[in-house]
This record gives sequence, structure tokens and C-alpha cells, in this order.
Amino acid sequence: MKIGWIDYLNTLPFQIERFRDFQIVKDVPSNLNKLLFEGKIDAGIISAAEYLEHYYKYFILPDLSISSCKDVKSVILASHIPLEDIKKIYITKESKTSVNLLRVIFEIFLNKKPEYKPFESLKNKLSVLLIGDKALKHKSDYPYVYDLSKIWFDYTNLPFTFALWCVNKEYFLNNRERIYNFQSKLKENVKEFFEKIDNYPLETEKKEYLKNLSYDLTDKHIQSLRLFSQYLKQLNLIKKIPDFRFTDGKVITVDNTITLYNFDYNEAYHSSSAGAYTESMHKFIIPCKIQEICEKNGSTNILDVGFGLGYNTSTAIKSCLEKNPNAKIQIISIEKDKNFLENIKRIEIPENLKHVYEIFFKMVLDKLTIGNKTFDVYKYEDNNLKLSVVLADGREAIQALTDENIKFDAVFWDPFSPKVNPEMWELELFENLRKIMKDEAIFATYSSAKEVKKNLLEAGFKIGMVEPVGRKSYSLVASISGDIPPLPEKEMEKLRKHQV
Ligand SMILES: C=C(O[C@@H]1C=C(C(=O)O)C=C[C@H]1O)C(=O)O
Repeated sequence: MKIGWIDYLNTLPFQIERFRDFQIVKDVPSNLNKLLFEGKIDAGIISAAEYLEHYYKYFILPDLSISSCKDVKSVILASHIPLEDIKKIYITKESKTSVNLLRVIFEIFLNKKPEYKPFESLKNKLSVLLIGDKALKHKSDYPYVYDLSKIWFDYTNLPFTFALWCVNKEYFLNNRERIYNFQSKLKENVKEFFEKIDNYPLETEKKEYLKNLSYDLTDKHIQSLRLFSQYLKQLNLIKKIPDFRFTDGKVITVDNTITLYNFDYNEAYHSSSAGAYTESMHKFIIPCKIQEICEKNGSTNILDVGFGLGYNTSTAIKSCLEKNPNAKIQIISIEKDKNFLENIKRIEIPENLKHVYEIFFKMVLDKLTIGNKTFDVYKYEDNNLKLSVVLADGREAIQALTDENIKFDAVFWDPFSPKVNPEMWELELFENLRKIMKDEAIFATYSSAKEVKKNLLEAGFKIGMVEPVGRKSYSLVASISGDIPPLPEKEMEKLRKHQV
């Protein structure tokens, strides 16, 4: 394994010299960012801003960072003139996070646009951005020293994270155990370093500097990184607001709800850009008109394919009962992963869904015969709700449902994507599905892949679109004869052409 390593005093607590089996590549942050991006190193401590820009290429090693609360002392704008008079700033070539932070401070907080220029030497420069050991060394040469972390804190009341331990995604998927081992050693090293710091052979001033930093990565740090990323987006320094993906499978999505990464399918359970709860609401519950059905009919019968972490089912129950507290809800959900309840226990459930999740944890394992097949099923039933999570392959369960006298009012189609899970998007499956839907029932899915549209049309559905939330392309709805927003005529034409 090739590990990128920043040779600054502040990386000392990770005690890299202990990792003798790995190849250590020492460089400044800006170069390490490039090396990791290009896959020339496998993991490393890199600029937090590099993660924010290219998050989809990496996973973060949890609970590790280089952060500061208030002063950091080693990321400074050092100047011979006061801040108000600064028109031109010479910036270090070693940084990515700090340059971006400097821009946020000037262009957003102070509403100023100085000129930025990289420097080769410090000679004759009025104002410079310095990081790392050079900042510590040269700060006393300048009459005005502005600590960027302190300014961030004054404006946001949040700590600031400069560096993250990240691993290249491909490398991680093939070497998970090795990375788990590495991260737990890093964590141990930091802990031990600070336990024994008083005996460490190092000047007191340097010890104080290190003690003032923090090496963990808490919710507060993530909150701060998210805010930072929003500013970077505003300044066009990144294209998309990132999610936060960790090697333990946890993903903190854009609306701050948590989803998990499925390492078998190499895909998260929810889109990173909309957020888990928002996605449920806008791609499934609203397009399927769950509230209208509950209000009008007093009951609803939903098929949820891909229970996953339970967001769609729980959001449906919540929305329905909000509109009509007496509604009778029947949900059949299909889930392939027998351990889905274990996965749910690992996420933090949004406050507004907690009461519904309590129901999930009351489900009991039982058997259910559908058609002539018997499945394992998690069941729950009370006056309002009859919920069955069938543990089965989607195709088998839907095939079996066609032998029952059952018709659904709504279908949430939420398996892994056509790219990684093509068998769940095939024509035959949609033909079976059509048999178990009421004529006016609406089918909703997050995908708008061409194959999916084609197969739905061929199975006898009309298709429509749902405006995008948090991503570029729209998502799909389909129905036999229900009222759905049509696809733009241009799209339909393209599809017709492809069909002949
Ligand atoms: C706290 C510091 O943060 C560093 C700043 C970085 C950046 O600006 O990109 C990257 C890694 C960190 O080690 C420092 O330089 O002292």
C-alpha cells in the first residue's frame, strides 16, 4: 500500500514511522491531492478541500482529521499591512484547503476581491498565505498575522477541518480489511501520542501547538465542512455539494440524513445529491400521490420494492397518517438483504421518522405464502397498518404476487441501479408488475435510464416525469391509465424513434 504523508509538524501524532510495511510518499498537501486523485497513491492525508471537490473518488477514514477550534496557528495570512488595505495576496503552492478558505473569507465574509498570486519566495511580498511549518517559522516576521481558522470560527461558530485521511475508492473496495487495520492503528497512535506527549522529546511550544489541534472528526466538523462546501459551491470552486462517505459504509447525505453504502453493489442506498429523506418524499411519496389516496379512499395498498433502510416505507406511513389519521395502510415491501434491520440500527434516524422506525423494530420474523411460494417475512400489524417485509429476490416475489388476487395503489421501485442490478429493470418483470397494479396506480422510480423507459413502455405503461430534486435528470413515473405528468414531447419522439 502506498500512503501519502504530509511532512509537517502537525502530522506527528499519527506516528507514521510505525508503518514499516507500507510505502510512504512524503509531499506537500497540494501534490498529495493530485497523487491520490490520479491513483498514484492508495491512501493519504490530504486537503479537506480535495475531498469536497472529488468526493466520489474517495472514502474518508472515520474519526480522523487535522482540525482546529478557533486558532490553528499554522494557517495564516501574514502581512506587512492591515487586512483592510490588502489588495494582493501571495499564496503558498502547498495548499488547497487554506487557499479556498482564504477566498471564502475575503469574497464571502468580507465581500472583497483581492488579487491572488502564487509565490516562489517570500522576498518583498506584502501579504502572504502560509501553511504548515513555514507558517510557524515565519509568522514572527510580520506585524499583522491573521489566523484563518479563528476568522472562520468568528463567522460560523464552528471548528475547521483542514485535512482528512482518505482512501482511493477502487483501492478500498479491493482492500477493505487492510484499510480497517490501518485506520484503527492511526487512531491508536494518536491516542497514545497525546497520552505520552509530556515525555515526548519536543519543545514545549510545539507540544502546545499540537495539543491545540484536534485529530478527530465529529458531527460538528462535518457540519462545518458542509457549510464550507456550500461557500465553495457559491464561489464556483466545486461543482456539486458533496456527501460524506466513510469506510464503515456510513454516508451523510446532503440533507444531513444518513444512508449506507452497499459494498456489494458499489452504490449508496440513496442519491448523494438529494439526501435520503428528501429523495423519498420527492421521488416516491409525492409522485405516487400517497396523501391524496389516503385522504380520498381512507386506505392504501403500497408495493415497495427494495425496502433498503426503510425511508420510503416510513415516509409513506408518516405522510399518509398525517393526512388521514384513520387511514388503513397495507404495505408489502420486498428486500433481498436478510440483515436489513442490522443496517438500520447503524444509521441515525431523522427525528420526524423516529416514531415510524419504532414500528420496524417491533416486526417479527414469520412465514408468508404468496401464490404457491412461501417466503420469510418480517411482519407488523395494528389498527392502521399492516406491514410485511418479504425477504426475497424481487423477481420471484413479484412473480408470486401475480398469482394472488391483489392490486396495488402505488409502487415504489427502488432497487439498486440498472447499471449494477440490471435484472430488476427487465421487461418481463414490468409485465408482471402491470398485472398487480390498479389501472390508476402510479409507479415511481428514481431512474430515468433509457432502457427503463423502453421496457416500461413495452410492458404497456404510459410514462411520465418528475422534476429533478438535487440532480440534473428527472425521475420517472408510470401508470396504466392514472394521471401522471407527461414526458416532454421531444423525449417521447426520441423514444418512439428508438423503438422502431
Ligand atoms: C493545519 C494545517 O492544515 C494543512 C492544510 C492543508 C491545505 O491547506 O490544503 C492541508 C493539510 C493540512 O495539514 C497546516 O497547514 O498547518
